[in-house]
Amino acid sequence: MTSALSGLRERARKNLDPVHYDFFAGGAGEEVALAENERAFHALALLPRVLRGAAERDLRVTLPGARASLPVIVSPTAFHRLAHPDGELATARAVAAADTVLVTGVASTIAVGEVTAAARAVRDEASVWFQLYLHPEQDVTTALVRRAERAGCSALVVTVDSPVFGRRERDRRNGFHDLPPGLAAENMRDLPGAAPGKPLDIAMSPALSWDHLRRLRDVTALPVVLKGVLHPEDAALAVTEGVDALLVSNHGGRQLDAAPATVEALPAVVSAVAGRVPVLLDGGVRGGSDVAKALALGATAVGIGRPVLWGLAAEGAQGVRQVLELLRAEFDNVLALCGGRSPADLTRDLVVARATAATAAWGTSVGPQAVRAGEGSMPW
Ligand SMILES: Cc1cc2nc3c(=O)[nH]c(=O)nc-3n(C[C@H](O)[C@H](O)[C@H](O)COP(=O)(O)O)c2cc1C
Ligand SMILES: O=C(O)C(=O)c1ccccc1
Repeated sequence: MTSALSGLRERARKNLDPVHYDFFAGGAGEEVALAENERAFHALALLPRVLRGAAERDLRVTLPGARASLPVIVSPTAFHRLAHPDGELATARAVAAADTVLVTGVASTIAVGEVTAAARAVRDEASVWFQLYLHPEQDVTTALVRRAERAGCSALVVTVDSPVFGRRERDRRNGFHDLPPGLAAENMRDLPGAAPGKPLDIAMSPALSWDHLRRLRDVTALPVVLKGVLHPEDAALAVTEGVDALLVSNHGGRQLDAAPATVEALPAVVSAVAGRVPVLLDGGVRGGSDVAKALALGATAVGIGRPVLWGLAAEGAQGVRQVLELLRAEFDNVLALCGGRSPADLTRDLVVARATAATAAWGTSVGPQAVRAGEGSMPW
């Protein structure tokens, strides 16, 4: 992580209640998956190309129901009003100003209609996607979808890595179970089965199946992005089921702690999808070279979770904007240094495994091995 981003994180830590900092920062179990996401990016290197005459760069990418001015979008994270009084309104304004996609969701502390209105006040064409969990009761899912449609969201992000909630040791130790008075999951109000004035609990269910996803697709024409896919067989099934994009994610290490780093799971998913739908990734993206590595391995764009929360807690909308502009500048720099002019120039052969201490100690085989690794099977 560059010092600019770690500076924002430190300012966030100072501003936040330590219990809320832990909620944002923490992961499940021993926080192995959380750490692995970042480590795995560092374990990869980029092999730059030279003299390719790429004078001008264009960072734009096209996504389902959205265009983004850079291949970095904002993944859904819960409860932004714990980070800043303006909450998701501040996030929406900053993301719209940066001209990329905000994924807002069921765990927002501002209702989705207000979030999209805040984004549109900054940019008419601002893209906002809505994240939800499939509810075992179809009428609850349908009501959430209608709410997102009415608000003008242009895609649904269905999170499928949460049949149950991950075991977060920090939250357990801190006794963090409920939002403070005055804050609520605003999108869960007035749903079928909710008591007047009281939001419904966000449901997670291990009973969900592809049938539930089919039922969702029966009630909406919005594109569907499936979030939390790691197994290549699930990726293939999802494409067969007609999803419009996949988001390779381990929920920022907050669900299955034994899950692989997302950038390590990405190549097999990309291969199973075989270009039929865009593949996105989130988890551990902290700088422009992480973005470039994920794109070179076949992602169309990446999402960021915690960096946005650090920016928001440090200085509201301005801080979120800083994070996005930092990533834009870093990614543009890395793309140029790799001889690329657009995200499509970041091809698979540019990514190699860094030599491990062991192979480095064995000496000469390191160079050629690293180059060969880019051509065929996965280097790790
Ligand atoms: C505090 C926090 C809350 C989150 N809430 C949600 C959520 O409500 N829905 C969801 O699909 N993912 C949620 N996520 C996961 C993010 O969408 C994303 O997958 C993850 O944060 C990416 O990893 P990163 O934080 O390393 O960038 C949350 C993550 C964090 C850190
Ligand atoms: O904390 C999370 O990771 C998360 O996904 C979530 C979902 C619903 C409510 C609160 C948090």
